[in-house]
Amino acid sequence: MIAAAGAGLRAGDEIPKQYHVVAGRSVLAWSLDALLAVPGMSGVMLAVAAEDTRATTLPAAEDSRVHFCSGGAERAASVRSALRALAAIGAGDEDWVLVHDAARPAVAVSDIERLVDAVGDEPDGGLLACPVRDTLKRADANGAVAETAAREGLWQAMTPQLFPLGRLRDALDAADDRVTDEAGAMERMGARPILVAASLSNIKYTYPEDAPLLARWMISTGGEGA
Ligand SMILES: Nc1ccn([C@@H]2O[C@H](COP(=O)(O)OP(=O)(O)OP(=O)(O)O)[C@@H](O)[C@H]2O)c(=O)n1
Ligand SMILES: C[C@](O)(CO)[C@H](O)COP(=O)(O)O
Repeated sequence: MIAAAGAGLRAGDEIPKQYHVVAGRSVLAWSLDALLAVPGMSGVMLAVAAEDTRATTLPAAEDSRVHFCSGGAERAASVRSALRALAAIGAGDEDWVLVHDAARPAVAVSDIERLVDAVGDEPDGGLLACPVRDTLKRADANGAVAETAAREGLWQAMTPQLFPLGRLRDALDAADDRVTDEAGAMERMGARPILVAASLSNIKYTYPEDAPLLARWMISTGGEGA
């Protein structure tokens, strides 16, 4: 499923960032095509805002594997809504669900395939992520360095994140809407999702300055990430 119901406030513009055009196509079109290109992908549920009139005009919306549902006020609520919509069209608790941000259009299909291979049948699931590579500083209230934080073992969580549908639904139902990713909800249930290293190109479009970076990735790789 793809979480595409956000307002994109930090990226600016009155059009939500998933519809900003990067390297000739909308951010959501790139993300959707990446998921549809994963071998064995049986369907993609797009969680979009109730007032969204653009999603159904995407070229890939013609693909019979693409479905739509209404998202919620927070990302977690949008994912929960998509899981219920998947169940309503026949997905079972044992089926595996990849949860992806619309805002990560440069994900490499090969990274998603490595995630699927690494998780295998492990019910705790896994996620794409990137090891922290810079020295970390904790700031004090004045914006000065309070301390250098240990970075050993720290990773930046990305998407897709892969879990069995039933376990993920139960974990999200037990978590509140402030949980920022699926792995976080699973961790609260005692799961230990596998971290699978992904290309840095899988950045999230969050701020305006991310758009030209993403455009370079898309142009240099033809939308295939790194
Ligand atoms: N209620 C929400 C909020 C976010 N998302 C999706 O979750 C992904 C990651 O969230 P984020 O980058 O925080 O997106 P926005 O909430 O749109 O951004 P902002 O916080 O700047 O408004 C995006 O693809 C976004 O569309 C969603 O489906 N439903
Ligand atoms: C899920 C996520 O992409 C992992 O990095 C991210 O947490 C979503 O964005 P948010 O700004 O934290 O809601």
